[in-house]
Amino acid sequence: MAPSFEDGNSLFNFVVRDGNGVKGMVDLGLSKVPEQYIQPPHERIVKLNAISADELPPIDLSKLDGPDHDQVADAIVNAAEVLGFFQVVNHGMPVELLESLKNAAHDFFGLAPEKKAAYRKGVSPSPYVKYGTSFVPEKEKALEWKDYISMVYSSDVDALTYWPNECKEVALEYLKFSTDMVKKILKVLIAKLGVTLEDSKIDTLIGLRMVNMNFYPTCPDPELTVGVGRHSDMGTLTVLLQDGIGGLYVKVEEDMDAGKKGEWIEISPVPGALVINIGDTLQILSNGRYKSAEHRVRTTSTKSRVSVPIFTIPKQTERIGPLPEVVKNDGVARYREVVFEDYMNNFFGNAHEGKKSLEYAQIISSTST
Ligand SMILES: O=C(O)CCC(=O)C(=O)O
Ligand SMILES: [Fe+2]
Repeated sequence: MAPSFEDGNSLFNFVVRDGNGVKGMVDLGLSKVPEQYIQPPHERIVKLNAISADELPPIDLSKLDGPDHDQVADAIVNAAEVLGFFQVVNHGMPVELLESLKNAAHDFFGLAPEKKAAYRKGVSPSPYVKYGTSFVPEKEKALEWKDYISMVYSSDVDALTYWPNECKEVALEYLKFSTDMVKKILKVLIAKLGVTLEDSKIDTLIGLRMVNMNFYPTCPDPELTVGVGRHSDMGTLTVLLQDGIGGLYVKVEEDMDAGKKGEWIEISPVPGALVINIGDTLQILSNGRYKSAEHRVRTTSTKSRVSVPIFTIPKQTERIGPLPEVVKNDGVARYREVVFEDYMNNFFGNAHEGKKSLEYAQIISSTST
């Protein structure tokens, strides 16, 4: 029997605790957005600022291996400094794999609710696989219109044993291709800081890798909700595959001298491209030179959207702080050193709130009051 959702608790239990997700709720035939999902006006994504594609051309990653290496490296660095987001093409990932990933995401979320709920936190057969909804539902004033499955990589055997059958093979292949690409991009970014890091150090910065699949069901009124609220990613680099629906927005920081200061611009889907964004860890390592971009996702009323991010993050035991050479150059450390596990616990312990997560490591200068 379909629950009536007469009180807030019954909806929360149905969607969050019982693991039916937003999709389960939408499948009941919703005509209006439940109160628990209505965002306060300042969080709603009302105005769509379309930015033309030629202002943000995708970067041809294959050219890193040729005579245009320096130009491409500069384009990557510039994007990391200004927006913290860019798209790449000719990244080495077969287009068929990208298509299979999107299909696999639809296959997984198309499963019966009880099959997905088997991966909820606490009942999942593996601590590395977690199905859920919103971000931290217990702490949020308004829930996010999103369900997800998160798969942490520990070994090939674990992945093929515990990750859901609907997506495990393609997700693992995606992770492998991405790891090489991420290392390549990271080396370019680190080199431009005037720092040389051993390969083993680069490896520790992406020591934990996680493939997520996000599912954003259709929403009866996208202007009232968010798919994902304003946030930055906590890790080093994120690789994101989005489908053709669109709705991913990034904020141009207020201190940029670009004309679009403080505005939200869309990272429009480009067929065959992958989106790369800088996470908090890289902002900290670079002492603020590279921008961990604030971003958010709009919902749509026409078709459900999927996206497949890979988060590359440091091992939990790793100590993260601005690289000493960069601090020396800058004459000031803008962040303190943190144990990554502590940073991560703070990140997952709070609802999304823009770039607030970075404050955990920020050194507030006494002269800047
Ligand atoms: O769905 C998207 O395009 C972005 C998702 C996202 O920002 C995240 O999962 O951290
Ligand atoms: Fe994100």
